[in-house]
Amino acid sequence: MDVLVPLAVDEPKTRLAGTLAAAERTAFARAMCADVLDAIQESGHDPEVLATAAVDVDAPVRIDDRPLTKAVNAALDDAFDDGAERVGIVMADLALATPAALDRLFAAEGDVVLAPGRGGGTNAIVTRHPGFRTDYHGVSIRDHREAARAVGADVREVDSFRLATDVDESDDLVEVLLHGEGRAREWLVEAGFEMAGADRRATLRRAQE
Ligand SMILES: Nc1nc2c(ncn2[C@@H]2O[C@H](COP(=O)(O)OP(=O)(O)OP(=O)(O)O)[C@@H](O)[C@H]2O)c(=O)[nH]1
Ligand SMILES: C[C@H](OP(=O)(O)O)C(=O)O
Repeated sequence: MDVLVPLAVDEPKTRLAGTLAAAERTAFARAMCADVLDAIQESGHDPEVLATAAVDVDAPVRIDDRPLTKAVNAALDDAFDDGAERVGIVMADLALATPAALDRLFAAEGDVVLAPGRGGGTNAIVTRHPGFRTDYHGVSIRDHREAARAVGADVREVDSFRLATDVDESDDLVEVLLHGEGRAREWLVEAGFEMAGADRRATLRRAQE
């Protein structure tokens, strides 16, 4: 199955601006994307990065500088026009994604399979329904459930900590330090991040230069 991996190339991860400088956010976003691409490939599927601009990644790249929903829906139109039976969409900021977690998503039955993100987002989708289109941002999981039902699709959801954890805010970096297994975790460690205050809820600190 072809799996679209949307990637904002310029100015990614702006909600991490209090913790990471602009160049660091770009490097960290690329490390997360590389982990996601590896996990998709290891699960036996074919990632295609849906990027806002040219970017050097280990997968084919489709460039579309329109906003996220428009770009994803245009790629879905093309895929189903070309005869695809199903298409995946997996966000590039799922730093905890593993082949096993993705296998559960890819193996699930249903016309539209949704992997909710914490806080109301939609972190991954598999659609076998040629009429289903995405509507990202805001409480998109609710919008995607409704959009799927509106086209008569049988909707399923995957309950997965690893797929629900997209990395948006600095608290999410703690999850990457604790549970990450790839380049994103390595990048954070090399940048000096470590666990702090582990006697209560885990928090983060950065070693002084
Ligand atoms: N192709 C494409 N991908 C996008 C776009 N905006 C975000 N993405 C990707 O979609 C996924 C979810 O993105 P968000 O967390 O909403 O946005 P972000 O740019 O990563 O981070 P913020 O700037 O903090 O909102 C990530 O994989 C982004 O790289 C866009 O306009 N086009
Ligand atoms: C793209 C968006 O991601 P978030 O802004 O919730 O991380 C969503 O899942 O609808």
